[in-house]
Formats: sequence, structure tokens, C-alpha cells
Amino acid sequence: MELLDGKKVSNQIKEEIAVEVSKMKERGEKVPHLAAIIVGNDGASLTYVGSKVRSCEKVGFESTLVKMPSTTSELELLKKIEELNENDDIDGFIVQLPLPPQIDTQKVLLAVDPDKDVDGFHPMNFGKMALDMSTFIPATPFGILELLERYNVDTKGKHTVVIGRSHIVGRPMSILMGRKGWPGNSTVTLTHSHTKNINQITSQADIIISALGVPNFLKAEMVKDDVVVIDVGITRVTDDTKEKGYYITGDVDFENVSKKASFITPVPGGVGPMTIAMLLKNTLLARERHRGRK
Ligand SMILES: Nc1nc2c(c(=O)[nH]1)N[C@@H](CN(C=O)c1ccc(C(=O)N[C@@H](CCC(=O)O)C(=O)O)cc1)CN2
Repeated sequence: MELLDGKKVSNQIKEEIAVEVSKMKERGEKVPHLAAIIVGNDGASLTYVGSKVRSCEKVGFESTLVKMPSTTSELELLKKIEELNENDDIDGFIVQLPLPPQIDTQKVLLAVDPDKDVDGFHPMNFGKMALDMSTFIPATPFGILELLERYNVDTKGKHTVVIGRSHIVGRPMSILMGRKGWPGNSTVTLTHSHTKNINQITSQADIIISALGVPNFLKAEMVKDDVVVIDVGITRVTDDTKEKGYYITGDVDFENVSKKASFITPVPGGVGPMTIAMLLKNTLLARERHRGRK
């Protein structure tokens, strides 16, 4: 079994990006600028945006964090998005999800200028991705592709089973794994809460990408030998004996599934850190596209 070490690879990617940023500085060019909007005080979301801002500092990007209270109205958020759309200094921005219930997430994602949509969530960018056109690929799926590529995992003609059909991970992942090229050229089955006999389906999978958010969902008896397992589920389980008051676990019974797997991602330290590295990569891409502008 080989560990797909997202922490290590994400650090390599950040070093590669830092080199690119140094070259930009040497040429006297503007460095990439990422902005992040967070609405409310959700602990996990605050951790993730904090990590995005620190990563920007690490690679030499400029960053702007916009914190809005949990009572923010949809209109107030849309106005802020319009400001960022019009601010030529900002290359890309994200709206941290999930949003409070009074805000319609789809309306918000539609309001982001597709040219600055470094999360790749706007329908225009999602459509381009599905049509194999150059675009911003959502950071988590992009990170999974990068891990498969850097560890030379064979995907051609393999049966990939994706568990979960979220717009952020499962749905785009099912499209990307079936695309022409590598990593891709897979035969994909997208499973969800209404799927029957899921054990039978996962047992036939060469590659399993689980993005369900149910701790220990994928058990050893549900997978075949030499399976490749990508665990995208990140759940915080309250535990007062831990320093932070919680521990993090994935969808996969790692201890037992890892004994059968050829490759497997850990949680923490697998797909999560890759998400942030690939967001930086998309922001670098946005800057390169905006080069003529400033
Ligand atoms: N606008 C967006 N919102 C959300 C996205 C996204 O890509 N764009 N994805 C997730 C959250 N997310 C990034 O925003 C994210 C999740 C997890 C990690 C990570 O590094 N996890 C660590 C564990 C850290 C912890 O929870 O304490 C790990 O797996 O090792 C990074 C980013 C939903 N929202």
C-alpha cells in the first residue's frame, strides 16, 4: 500500500508556485491577489479561510479576507461580490461555503465574475469543464487529479466509483474521471443516497472516491484487493480528550481498508491540503490570464 500524501504534495505545489511568483517579481510584474469572503462564524470555515490566507502569504500572493456577520442579507453579499468583480487589483476570489440559510447559494455563485471564479463553481466554468475547455477546475477535484498524476496512478479503462453527488466534489469528479486523457479515461459510476446495493458496486471498483461525510462508511468488506481509495469526507468528531476538543475522520475505515488498497489518502493530510494548493494554482492561472490588463 502506498499513501497518497496530500500534505507533502501540496507543499511541493506551493513551493513551485512560490518560484513562479519570484519570477513575476523579478520581471516587475504584479503578483496574484486572492480574496475570500466568509459569512458567519462557523469554526471549520474560519479554519479553512485562515489557511487560505496563510498559504497566500507563504507563496508570495496578496490576499484580502472579507469577514461578514452571520446576519448578512443576500443583497449585502451580492453587493460585496459586485465590488470584488469590479476591483481590477483582485485576480480571483471565493465565497466560502456553506452560507447561512437566508442566502441563496446558487444566486451567489452566479454573481461571481466567471473570469475571477477561482473556485470553478460558476455554471459557465462548470460547463467549460464538462466540455473539456480550458477553465478553473474546482479545487478539490483538481487536487485529486493532481495526486493521481503525481503518484502515477493508472486510471485508463478502470472502473471509478464516486460516492456522493455534491456540486463541489462528487459531480465534477464523475465528469473529470470520464474525460479523455489522463487522469481520466475511466468508466464512472456516480452513486448517491438513493443508490441500491452500494456494496456490490464498490466491490467492483478499481478506484473509489468517497465524498459523503459519513465517518467509517467505506469498510474493508466493500472493496476489492488493490483498490485505489480517495477519501474526501472530512468530519469533525467532538472529543473532549483532544487538545482542540475534536478529532478529524474521513469516510473510510482507514485501518482495515488500507490493508487491501494499492493507494489510499489519509484523513487528515490527504485531499484537504490539496484543495488549498489547487486554489492557489487557479489564482496563479487567473493572474496569468489577466496579465494584459495590468
Ligand atoms: N468556496 C469554497 N467552499 C468550500 C470548499 C471550497 O473548495 N470552496 N471546500 C470545502 C472546505 N475547504 C476549502 O474551502 C477545505 C476543507 C478541508 C481542508 C483541509 O485542509 N482539511 C484538513 C483538516 C483540517 C481541519 O478540518 O481542521 C485535512 O484534511 O487534512 C482544506 C480546505 C467546503 N467549502
